[in-house]
Amino acid sequence: MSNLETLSEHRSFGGAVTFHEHRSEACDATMRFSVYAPPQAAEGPVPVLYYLAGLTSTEANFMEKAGAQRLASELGLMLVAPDTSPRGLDLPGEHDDYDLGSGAGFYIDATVEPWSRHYKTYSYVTGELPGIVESSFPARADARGIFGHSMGGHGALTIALKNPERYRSVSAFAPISAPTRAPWGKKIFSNYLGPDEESWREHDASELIKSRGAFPDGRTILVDQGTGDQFLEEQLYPGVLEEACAESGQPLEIRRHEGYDHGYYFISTFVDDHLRHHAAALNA
Ligand SMILES: N[C@@H](CCC(=O)N[C@@H](CSC=O)C(=O)NCC(=O)O)C(=O)O
Repeated sequence: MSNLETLSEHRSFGGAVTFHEHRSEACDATMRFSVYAPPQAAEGPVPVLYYLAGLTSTEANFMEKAGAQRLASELGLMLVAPDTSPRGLDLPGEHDDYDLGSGAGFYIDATVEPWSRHYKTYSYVTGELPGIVESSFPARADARGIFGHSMGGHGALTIALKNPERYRSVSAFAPISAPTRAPWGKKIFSNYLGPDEESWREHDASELIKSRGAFPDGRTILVDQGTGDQFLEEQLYPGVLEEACAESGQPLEIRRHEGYDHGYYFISTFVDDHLRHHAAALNA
């Protein structure tokens, strides 16, 4: 990819973490992402696990805080973490709130001005980014998994549900499981998609599971949730996801962990289980 710039490179567990920037066609703006290439990638293409981060994050949070590289190196998994919104813009109100605009792309394609020209992060994550990764790194196109945290958990679930053939495995940490009911989701959807709440349902994992049914291949969704999560009651709705899965026959392994909060101390505690969950599907 001619406009892909490598900003930095760091040896890690026999492989390397690299940070990249490029002009995104989908977003008509600068986008950044990070990659962990395990040592096995030196020998040939490896499975790729995409991680979608939460509100206020960048392409760096997961690579710096989750501690996933040690096991990814053993399992031969490439990790790719995109930024959470386009950068280098100055749209009206874009930098005013932590939960709208920069750092809050929400992994959807905005349809309403001023967001609709640049906030196309669904198209970016599902189309442009895998295209770049698979043409610029030793990444298998037939072995993609996706996981994420909070806003990124919502992104991973909805993207996998809409593209079961493109992503063979899915999991989430403390996902926003029913964003049409959550203040974060309502704020984003009303700004990016407009007031027609019917159009929001396509971007709600629990609604998608009810309307589309279970994954055709019988795969299990893995979800970890801390009971000490400060956003649990108001924003996350894991019980709604559980009900939707039960109603649709969708296998769900939801694990509630006493006292864990919403942050990366929680994620780093359980990240190995997620990597193993994905490796089992991607290497099958
Ligand atoms: N403004 C608050 C909330 C920000 C916050 O907690 N962000 C989470 C994701 S929340 C849902 O998507 C996060 O992952 N932050 C980055 C991190 O490294 O922890 C605040 O700033 O406290």
